[in-house]
Amino acid sequence: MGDEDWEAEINPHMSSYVPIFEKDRYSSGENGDNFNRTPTSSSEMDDGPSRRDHFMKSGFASGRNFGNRDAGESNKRDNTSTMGGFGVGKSFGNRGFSNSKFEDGDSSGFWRESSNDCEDNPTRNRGFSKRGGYRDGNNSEASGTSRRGGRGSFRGCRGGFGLGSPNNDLDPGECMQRPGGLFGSRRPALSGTGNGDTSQSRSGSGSERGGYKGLNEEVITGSGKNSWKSEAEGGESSDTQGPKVTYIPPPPPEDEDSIFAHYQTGINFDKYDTILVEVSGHDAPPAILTFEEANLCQTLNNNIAKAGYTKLTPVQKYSIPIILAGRDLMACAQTGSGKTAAFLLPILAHMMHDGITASRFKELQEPECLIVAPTRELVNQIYLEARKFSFGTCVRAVVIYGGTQLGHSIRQIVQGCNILCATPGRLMDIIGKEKIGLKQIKYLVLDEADRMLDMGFGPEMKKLISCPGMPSKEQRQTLMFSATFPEEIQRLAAEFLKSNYLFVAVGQVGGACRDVQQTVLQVGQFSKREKLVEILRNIGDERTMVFVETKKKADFIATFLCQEKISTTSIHGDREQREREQALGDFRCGKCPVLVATSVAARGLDIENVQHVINFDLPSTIDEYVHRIGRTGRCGNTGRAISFFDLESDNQLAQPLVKVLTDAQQDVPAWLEEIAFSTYIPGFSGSTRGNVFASVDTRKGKSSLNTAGFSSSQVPNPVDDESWD
Ligand SMILES: Nc1ncnc2c1ncn2[C@@H]1O[C@H](COP(=O)(O)OP(=O)(O)OP(=O)(O)O)[C@@H](O)[C@H]1O
Repeated sequence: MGDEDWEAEINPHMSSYVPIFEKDRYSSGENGDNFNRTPTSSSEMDDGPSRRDHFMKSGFASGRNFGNRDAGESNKRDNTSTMGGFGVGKSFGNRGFSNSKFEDGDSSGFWRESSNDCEDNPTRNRGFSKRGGYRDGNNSEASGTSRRGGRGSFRGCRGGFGLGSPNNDLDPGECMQRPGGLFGSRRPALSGTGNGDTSQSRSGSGSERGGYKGLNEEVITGSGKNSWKSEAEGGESSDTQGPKVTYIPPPPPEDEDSIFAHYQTGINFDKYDTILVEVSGHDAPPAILTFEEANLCQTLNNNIAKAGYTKLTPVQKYSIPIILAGRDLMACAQTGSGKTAAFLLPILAHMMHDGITASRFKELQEPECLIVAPTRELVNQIYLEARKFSFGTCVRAVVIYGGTQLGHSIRQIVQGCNILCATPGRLMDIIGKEKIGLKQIKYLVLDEADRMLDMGFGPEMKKLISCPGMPSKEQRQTLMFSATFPEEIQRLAAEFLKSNYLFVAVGQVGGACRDVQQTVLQVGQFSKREKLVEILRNIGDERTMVFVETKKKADFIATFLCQEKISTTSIHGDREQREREQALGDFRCGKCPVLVATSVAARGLDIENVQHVINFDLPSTIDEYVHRIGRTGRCGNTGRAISFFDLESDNQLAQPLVKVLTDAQQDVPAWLEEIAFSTYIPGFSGSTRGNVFASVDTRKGKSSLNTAGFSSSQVPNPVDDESWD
């Protein structure tokens, strides 16, 4: 099938039946691509309506000509559409301006571009846009010129952090101001549009789009996928290069109910108690069994209660006393098992105990605690947790991240800052601007620590710890948390930690959460979309994250799903920060139950009720797989993960995948096992069944049983970069 055929296939010929999607209808048969295709009754077909209704309500119904909305209509910006993940009032297609440019385009551009196409490549600004737009979501309209509607627009429901904030209400006429941007991200730079945010677009510049750059959260320049460049060095929001990023994220809600909003622990929460925990290193303090034993101050206890926490998770039982004892820590625990509170609570307890000085306005702030994480959405989430647990205290948490106005970050900081949650790029920028001094840092936390220390962020983290003023490792407490901890990274981490650090392994390092039911289906590249639609139709309105390999594919698949009338939004590094936050908000609030994402959303995000994760494309490393599927099955809730295994491209993942499935007591398809046995991967030992701690503290000597170690030895490749970018 040629590239063009992909394009033609954007309207797959969906079968007239809806297959039943049930666990027991999978099998691990030869081909693995074995969804039961039993034709359903018409009532089963009507099952889709929840989605369809949703769709209709959202103003996406046929009859509403999205492709040809006039500017006036766009300007009304009604909030009815749930397609808003693709930009508030933005079009999907050629958006009315520069029509000829788009219409003349070759619509197969998307597939022709290489997946590791660098951001600066101007052709990328065109590829997707050239496809033309949707007219009304009617399949028959979606090919050839008929798809080239005018100002087609999937209109966005509001969302993001701080729903309802004035900042969420975009200027009237935003649609007008964003005519060029498919998903709002790749529009040509417009001048004088009046909306400051528009200037975020920097056509042809490596710093455009306010998105993730390369592997990391911030700016990658030139050819080096790991050549991170801080904003201070002329990156994203440098004052010296290009138009400024002007997006100011809406403030999160201030009311107590919102601050303490939480979801319920699941039926398997108590099963956490049965997970084996190993602590290595000398003189580890004993674990605590209850929050009371932590002897926290009353305010903290109140906040813990208001957050709905009644019982400690294993990582909290072990980590809290270790941190309270002042020890450095590397902790590895399964996704969704409460690592954030495991470091925040004891740090706050220390701060309260030491008598923190109330924040006050100062040009140079010197926080006591610095928390660094790889993605903007994740640092924001950590910040919200810090704000929750410090509620009613004089501890002030601040969050700063790229893709937002630098001045806004500075304003947040100068008002006072005890706990700073930051992405590396923005952090280095602010340090460079002398708004943050590091002298008072007592706690340095690397969340998703393996990511923070790998080739992408490692150099920056090294820079950070050698910044003037940063206390030496002997003088500060350094804490590292992740669900995966490859051995190589553990060794690198030693440079950041005191030699007597403690290592906590809850269950298997790098193991998948057992509350996630994992299914691997053999699906070839050209059948994936059909299979995806089939699955999503059966899932109905349950929240689902679909992971794909590249940013462009995220756009493509999201567009395709919208066209299939499946309410979808997307998040990836080419989207502007405003759009990313809106997409996440739309997904969180259920307005768009499907979120198509690159690996940028694989780690840390804690979204209520994500019931399914679909790996449309498998990642290149098993650690990445573990993080991705960990977006579901959190905090004792159950979830399901379905992965499309393509024999053409995924064989190298077969061995570690079999191990992860086996360790998590999942069914392993026979065909997958066969591939695993027939695929030789140097350095990988698959004979790990039954081993409880597949990876251990590297100070104990090299373990050959390390799934995480397997993956980590593979340096991220350019395709990974694309995903993170
Ligand atoms: N002791 C607890 N009781 C109830 N809920 C908890 C407890 N600890 C954490 N949670 C909740 O569990 C969810 C997952 O926590 P968190 O995001 O910290 O997981 P994590 O281990 O960091 O996951 P990941 O590896 O994906 O980053 C959050 O909603 C959090 O509020």
